[in-house]
Amino acid sequence: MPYGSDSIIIRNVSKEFHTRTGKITALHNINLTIGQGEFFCIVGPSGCGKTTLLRILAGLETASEGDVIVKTTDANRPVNSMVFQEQSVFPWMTVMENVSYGLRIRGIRKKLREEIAERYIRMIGLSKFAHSYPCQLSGGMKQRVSVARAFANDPEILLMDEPFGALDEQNRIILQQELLRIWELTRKTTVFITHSIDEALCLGDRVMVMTAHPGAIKTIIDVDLPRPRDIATIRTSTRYNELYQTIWYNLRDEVMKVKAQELNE
Ligand SMILES: Nc1ncnc2c1ncn2[C@@H]1O[C@H](COP(=O)(O)OP(=O)(O)OP(=O)(O)O)[C@@H](O)[C@H]1O
Repeated sequence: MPYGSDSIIIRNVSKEFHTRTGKITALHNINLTIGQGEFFCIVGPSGCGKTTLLRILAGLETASEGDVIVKTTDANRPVNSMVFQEQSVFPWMTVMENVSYGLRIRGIRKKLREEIAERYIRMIGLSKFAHSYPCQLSGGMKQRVSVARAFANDPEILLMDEPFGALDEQNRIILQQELLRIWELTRKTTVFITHSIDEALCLGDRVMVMTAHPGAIKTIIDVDLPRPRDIATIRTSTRYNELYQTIWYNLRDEVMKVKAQELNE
């Protein structure tokens, strides 16, 4: 794999939530190292703790046990940027203002932040809409703005929680290809949650399959498909189909466990 030293180290991480109805173990003893510049995908049945793990990486949630280290290379850069499934753009800001928001917060002067934002707006194909407001954009275009903003922030790591989950198929493919292109240029360490095995294979260097509740690591699969990847052609390769089956067999067992649990409740 082309990535270098470690970027994220997750050691013995467990997470329990205490609710009125009792204790929920969301994560159980996660041990994982993600390399600098790696594109790391996470799949798992619903409720297995994917979002909880991402929120711990983002510092939005604390682990009940264990620790997480995100290595930093520059004290002036934000540690992480997160892209959610729901579009999280500010409706009162233009595309340019949205994309450059993080840079403004960091005190970067206007000319430079507009130059940086312009570059990412061009990469996502929205130059004509740089001065439009989100209400003038489609759902897919708004999600593009979220992706551009995350990259423009130039964080140490990018955290993406099903960013294309709400999009129609055409928009999803276009955005996956755009994400791949930007990521190829920046090689930013990325942790990406998805429900789609196909998406994980098209994008990832490795795919982690999580067990059903409580979430633990079931297996981690190396995606040895060549880069740069073209989403349309990668799916036709024999290796893609082999990897797809391996991931699906691992995932299917876990999904069946969730179904069995639901029937017993
Ligand atoms: N703030 C919270 N308080 C109590 N329980 C929580 C909280 N957040 C998550 N959980 C529980 O922790 C478990 C893991 O939730 P999480 O959202 O991380 O799963 P997920 O794999 O991301 O699910 P999905 O694929 O459906 O988005 C679930 O049982 C969920 O109900």
